[in-house]
Amino acid sequence: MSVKLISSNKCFEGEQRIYSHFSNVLGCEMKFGLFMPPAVLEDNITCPVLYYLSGLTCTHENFIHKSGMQQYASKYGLIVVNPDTSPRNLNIPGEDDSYDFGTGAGFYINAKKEPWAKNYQMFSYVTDELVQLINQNFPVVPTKKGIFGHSMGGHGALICALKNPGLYQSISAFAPIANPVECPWGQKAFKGYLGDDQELWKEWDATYLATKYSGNPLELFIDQGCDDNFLKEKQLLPENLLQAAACNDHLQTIYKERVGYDHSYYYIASYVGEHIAYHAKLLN
Ligand SMILES: N[C@@H](CCC(=O)N[C@@H](CS)C(=O)NCC(=O)O)C(=O)O
Repeated sequence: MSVKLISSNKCFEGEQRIYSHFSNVLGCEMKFGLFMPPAVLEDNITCPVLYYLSGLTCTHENFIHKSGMQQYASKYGLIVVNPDTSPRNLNIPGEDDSYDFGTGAGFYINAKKEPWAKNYQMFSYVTDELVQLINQNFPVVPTKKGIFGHSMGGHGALICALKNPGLYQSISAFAPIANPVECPWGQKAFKGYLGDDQELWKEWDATYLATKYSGNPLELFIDQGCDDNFLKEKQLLPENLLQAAACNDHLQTIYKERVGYDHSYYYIASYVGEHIAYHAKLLN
C-alpha cells in the first residue's frame, strides 16, 4: 500500500502534510492529513500516533486548518493522522443530497444496505486499512495508538475503541454523538446505511457498546460545550453514555463540561491542547 504526498507545510517546527492513496476498502481515492512532529524529523525516531475523526460536513481539512493542534502535537511528539469523513465522488444516487448522510457523513460504520454497502465501510477503513497503511509508511510505534474525534467523529472514536479492545491506548471525544440510536442524526444514518433492524443499529452505538463492553479496562475522556446547540436539540446525549459506563466495571469516564462553549472549532481549538496532553501522557 503506497501513499502520495500532496502537500507539506512547515508548522511549529514540524510538518503538516496531506497525503492521498487508493483505498481498497472504500473503492476510491482518499486523502488524509498527517502532522509530523520535529522529534521525528530531527532525531529520526519513532513516535506514537494519534488518530482524529472529524464531524459532519468535514473533509480532511477542517481539523488541520481550524484546531491549532499542530503546536501541541509538536510539543508532545505525536504523529497526528486525520482521515476524511466518507468515501467521495462515487456517483451513488443521493450521495450529495444532504449534509448528514452520504458524502461527508460516513458515520464510521460499515454499511449493510445497498447502494452504500460496497463503499461506505468507514469503520474497517479507519480501524484496519488506514492503520496498516500508516504502520507501513511512517515511523510510528504500532503498539502506541490513540484516537479522538468531534461529534460524528467523537462517536467514531468511541465505537472504534469499544469494538476493538486493546487497539487504542487512549480515547477522547469532543461533543460526541453518544447514543445515535436515540437521536435524529443517528436514526437517519443507521436506517440508510444499515436498514430497519434496530438490533443491528445497537452494534454501532457507543452507549449500547458501553453497556456490554468486557475488554481490558478503558478510560473514556468525554468533553462537552454547555452552549452546544446540538446538545440542546438532543443529538448528542452524553448523559446516556455516562450512565451506561457508570454501570460497567471495565469502563471509567472523565467528563468535562465547558461553560459557554458551542459545537464549533472555536471550542475544539480551546481544548485540543488539553486532549493532546492527555493522549501524550497515556501513549508516551
Ligand atoms: N451544517 C450543519 C451542521 C454541521 C456541523 O456543525 N458540522 C460540524 C461537525 S458536526 C463541523 O465540524 N463542521 C465543520 C466546521 O465547523 O468546520 C447544520 O448547520 O446543522
